Amino acid sequence: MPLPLTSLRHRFLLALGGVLLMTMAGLWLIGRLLVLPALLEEEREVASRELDRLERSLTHNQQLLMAQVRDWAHWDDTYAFVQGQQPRYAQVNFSRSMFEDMDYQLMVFFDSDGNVYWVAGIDPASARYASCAEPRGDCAWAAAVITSLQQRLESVMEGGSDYLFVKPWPALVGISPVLRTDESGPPRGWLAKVRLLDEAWQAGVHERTGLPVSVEPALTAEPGDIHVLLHQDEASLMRVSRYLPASQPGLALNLTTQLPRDTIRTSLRTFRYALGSVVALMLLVIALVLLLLERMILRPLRDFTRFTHSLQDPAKTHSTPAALLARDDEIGTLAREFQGLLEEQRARTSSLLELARHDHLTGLANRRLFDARLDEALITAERNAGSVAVMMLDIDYFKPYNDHYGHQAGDACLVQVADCMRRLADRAEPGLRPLVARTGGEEFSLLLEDSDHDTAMGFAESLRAAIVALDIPHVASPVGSPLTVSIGVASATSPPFDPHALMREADRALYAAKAAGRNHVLDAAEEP
Ligand SMILES: Nc1nc2c(ncn2[C@@H]2O[C@H](COP(=O)(O)OP(=O)(O)OP(=O)(O)O)[C@@H](O)[C@H]2O)c(=O)[nH]1
Repeated sequence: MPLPLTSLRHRFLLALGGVLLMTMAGLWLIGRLLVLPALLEEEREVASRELDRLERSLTHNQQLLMAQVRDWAHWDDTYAFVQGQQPRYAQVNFSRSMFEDMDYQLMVFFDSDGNVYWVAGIDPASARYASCAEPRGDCAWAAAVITSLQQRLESVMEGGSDYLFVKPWPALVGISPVLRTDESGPPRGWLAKVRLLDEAWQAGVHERTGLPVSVEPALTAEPGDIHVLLHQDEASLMRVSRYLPASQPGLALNLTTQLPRDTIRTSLRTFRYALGSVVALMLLVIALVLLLLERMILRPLRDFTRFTHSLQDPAKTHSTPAALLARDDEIGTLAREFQGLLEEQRARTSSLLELARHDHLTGLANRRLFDARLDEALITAERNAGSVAVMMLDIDYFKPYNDHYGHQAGDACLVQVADCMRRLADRAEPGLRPLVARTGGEEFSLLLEDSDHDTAMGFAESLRAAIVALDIPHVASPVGSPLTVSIGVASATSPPFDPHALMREADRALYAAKAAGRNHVLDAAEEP
């Protein structure tokens, strides 16, 4: 079911939900675009430093090998050996245990022409030790690497040169010219030593540096590049490698290690925790804002709306809830303004009602009010088996009065007669409650509720006499001055009570009073 968006509460909920979603998306983007790249960059720097350490360890190893190569090459016995003067040299100095202890894979002696003079070592494939005068037979496995060594002999520097081989195996190589112990020459050949970068070497590096390491030949890639091979955020380890230039063209050594990702994982965990806390805090704030909105705005507005809605029922006279009027904020101001307008509106309505029910000249009830009150009185009388009397009063010869004294004086005369009747009505006994109305130009009607016929006749007679007693001069009247009135009286004593019939009766009696010479009160019941 769709949310009714006409409700402020739902609109606020939707708007604040939107704010929450946008904030979460913003934080997520900050994490993706700023925090994570910064952490990865930091991790890359750490990886680079660790690879530097490994590279330094490799270089140190190379220097160590080189020193050992020079030790052997700058030795009188070796000097004599490569010239064929030390027949027991190989037997005395070479043994499997020496190679294993020194961590050598291969030693090759070259004569001054670069030809192999002696070769000894352990075949990496079969692990068999051999010591031969040439790379054949038991030493045939060394032939391939010896060819590579021979290609470099000419470029070997005086103190010796080192090389990084990746073929046929990843290995460190040191080559030195053969000199006397005091390093005097001339050189009589070369000595080359090969140390494999095998598992034993890798274990040694691991022990020294605390970093697991592996090496592999690589064909492509720019030397020096760092490659982060495992890149997932969740991985606890990452493999990083660097390509080191090999001494063999077109080849490189891929130096790889594994690093724990504790720092980035901890940072990401902290960031996610912070993110979660922010979202939880926002949810709390939104809930609080909604609660405050509900209490401070929505609930008072609902009360206000309910109140304005109740005004549609005219039978009820509600007042603006006191709690709203007592508020000292904008809603309170609105409620007070509204209450002021409401009271003004009610006053205007009641004054309009007053105007609609009264005659503007005399202030007496008009025909509308008279008819309504007559209807009510008859209903009450019928219900209570009571009686109602009405009378019609007309000023005698008012046209000649107007013609003689003028219309303005006519108005004043009407007011004087009206006031006189009102005074008498006010003085009547409480049970009589006469209603005096101006129901025509110079015609008045009176209603006497709960009144018997004789009382009504008595009241009519006192009216007639009181008006004569006003002594309003009327020199133009055929019946003579002062001004007089004629009155017709009719009573409803038994059902059915018909207001029109009753008024017709009174009118008939009035007509009869006029006909009888005016200044008369006549009873409709006595008229034929
Ligand atoms: N000054 C004034 N005259 C009014 C008013 N309303 C009605 N009249 C006059 O009242 C007069 C009524 O005259 P008629 O109905 O002819 O009757 P009459 O002259 O009173 O004679 P009878 O009723 O037969 O005694 C008219 O001249 C009306 O103009 C009013 O509000 N002010």
